[in-house]
Amino acid sequence: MEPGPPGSSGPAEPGPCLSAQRGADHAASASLQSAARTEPGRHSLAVAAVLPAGGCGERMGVPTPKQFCPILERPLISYTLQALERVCWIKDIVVAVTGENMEVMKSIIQKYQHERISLVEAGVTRHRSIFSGLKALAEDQLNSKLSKPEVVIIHDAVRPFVEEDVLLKVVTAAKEHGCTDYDLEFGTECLQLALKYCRTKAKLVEGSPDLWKVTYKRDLYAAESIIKEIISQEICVVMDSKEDNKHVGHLLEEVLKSELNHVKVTSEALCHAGRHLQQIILDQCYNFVCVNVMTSDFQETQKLLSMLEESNLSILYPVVVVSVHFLDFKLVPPSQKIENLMHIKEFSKKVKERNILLYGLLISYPQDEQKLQESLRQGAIIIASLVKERNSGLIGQLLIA
Ligand SMILES: Nc1ccn([C@@H]2O[C@H](COP(=O)(O)OP(=O)(O)OP(=O)(O)O)[C@@H](O)[C@H]2O)c(=O)n1
Ligand SMILES: O=P(O)(O)OC[C@@H](O)[C@@H](O)[C@@H](O)CO
Repeated sequence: MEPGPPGSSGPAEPGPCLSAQRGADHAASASLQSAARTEPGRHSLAVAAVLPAGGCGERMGVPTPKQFCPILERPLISYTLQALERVCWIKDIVVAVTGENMEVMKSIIQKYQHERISLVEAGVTRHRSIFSGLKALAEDQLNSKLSKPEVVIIHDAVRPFVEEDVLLKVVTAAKEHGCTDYDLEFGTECLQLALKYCRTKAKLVEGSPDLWKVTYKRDLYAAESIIKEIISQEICVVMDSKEDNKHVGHLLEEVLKSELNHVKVTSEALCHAGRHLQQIILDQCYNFVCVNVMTSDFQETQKLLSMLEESNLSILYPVVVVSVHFLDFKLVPPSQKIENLMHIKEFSKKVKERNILLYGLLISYPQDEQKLQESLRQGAIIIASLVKERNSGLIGQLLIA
């Protein structure tokens, strides 16, 4: 946390906001927003953030600077930007990147539709990069779109899991508190510099375990696992309104519920212009199972894919769609249907371009109730692993339960 430049003006409130949110974090963020709403004695405050992102990530040991390393095919820095962007009371986000990475950064901002971002040239050390960001916020340029803040949050571009509550605590403390000897004794080098050169007092605020920094290669794997877990919390079973489909769809829903204890499993019909389904997509469910009974065509799955493509849900995270086909292998030998099902390869290639991972799953649909339960269980296990792993190498494959 650093002091903002003098002469700040213009209201920006840490607190309630109604802007649309993207990402899997909307529920947590909504509760934080309501906490902020009820917080007593809150002041209007102009807040900006500076993200130092000019390092080369030597300890990571790969040629790409770690802030640009992909996690689920999206650069790490985009997750950090998303985390700050969803905090609507942060008015401007200034990112310091090296000249050679300026174009890469611009294309990331464009591709992932980041907003309120300004770029400045990084310096040779982290502190110089931060200084460069602060200067941009302090400058009085006629055509500058940046407004002068009272408080500036300094946040490493390689700490992707920062939450709104800790930012609110830090900003509030920066506004309200001075510094104690204790804070300085146990503070970081940033605090000491702030006191030494700006005579600005600092206050330490307890962070959360999520604030860790991606430093080594193993941290990238950890970050990927955390992100996968966040987006695998809900699966929606989609079926059409035919009685047989609904019956089998609900059976699958029940088995998924019992196999996946911590996952919310919902079901929705694909008919009636799919109003409820639209809502589920808007609420950022990233996993769908499309139920087809005794058919090997993809009409229903294609309807679902079109809805997903129109929604832009997959801009930030890969969306998993499993096209499930229940076939009675005794009545209909799989070979008869397989030719049609092979089209899944083409569909999956096409939708992969939109970050949708499409898989096929054949579930045996025997007359015997007990055998059906067993194949449903097998199917649920496969679905669970597809959702959990999000393996793009397996798209377009027909798996058999
Ligand atoms: N000249 C620099 C050096 C670092 N940073 C940024 O400061 C943050 C924290 O620094 P650190 O983890 O040390 O990053 P690197 O310097 O890239 O890593 P390493 O020390 O392993 O080279 C990172 O977001 C990094 O991009 C920066 O903006 N400008
Ligand atoms: O180089 P290290 O990984 O030890 O730590 C870097 C941190 O000190 C730095 O990123 C700031 O957060 C601290 O003010």
